[in-house]
Amino acid sequence: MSRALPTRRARFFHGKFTLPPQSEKAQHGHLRRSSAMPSLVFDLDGTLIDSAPDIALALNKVLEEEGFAPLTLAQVIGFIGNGIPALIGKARAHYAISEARQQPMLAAMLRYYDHGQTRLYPGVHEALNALKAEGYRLGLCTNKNIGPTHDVLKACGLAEFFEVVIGGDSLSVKKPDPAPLLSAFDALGGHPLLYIGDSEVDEETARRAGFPFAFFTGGYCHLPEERLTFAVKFDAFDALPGAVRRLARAKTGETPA
Ligand SMILES: O=C(O)COP(=O)(O)O
Ligand SMILES: [Mg+2]
Repeated sequence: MSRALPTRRARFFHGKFTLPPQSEKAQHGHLRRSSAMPSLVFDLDGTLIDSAPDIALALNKVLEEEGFAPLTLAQVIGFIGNGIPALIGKARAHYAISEARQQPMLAAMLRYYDHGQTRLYPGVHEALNALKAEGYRLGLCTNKNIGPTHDVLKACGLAEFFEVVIGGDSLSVKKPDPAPLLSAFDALGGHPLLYIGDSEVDEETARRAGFPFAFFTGGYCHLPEERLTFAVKFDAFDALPGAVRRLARAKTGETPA
């Protein structure tokens, strides 16, 4: 499936950084372009941050209050990907907890969820720095609720990288519906180049939105990689900037400066 690239529109979010002037980019050996720069959108949980320990901590507090035994980290990882309400739904299904408990459990989960044990995957900060310095426009599209998303981005020192942040409750639909990703790229402007994520949810979202997918293998995917379609696969963030540059050149016919 292909989709016409959205034209640059008035941005909904004003970036905190400006792109370097064209001459400066050329001078520093980055992409030489006369048109808008390529844009990249990232997933959050399991892609930029290893957040499962904190998600497990909060969920197990909720379960304890409901009178149920804690789940293992691996079980919780199995429930991550479709957002916090879905995580609660999967935990309820596991213990056959009544649907009537969904809202109280969700409210408690959002109260308990914190980021004390959450860590960036190695090389994330450096990779985002490199891409930003080269003028790529960066956005984020996660199924995590927007409130905790902003909190964790700040706590991990990532907030300033992203011009656009779409959370699981920013729109009326979540990934794998393509709308959140389409809206992230649309708000970013530039030429959509890649959606970078860790799971089958992200892969389906990119496919349905018509954008190439970069698969980070170190996160919380629940399918074997043979079942996924991707333009790029990487297992460590130090490999990402190079892969992005190669794809940008291949797509735009750019030559390195
Ligand atoms: O909240 C989740 O379940 C997953 O969040 P993600 O979209 O950032 O991977
Ligand atoms: Mg993810």
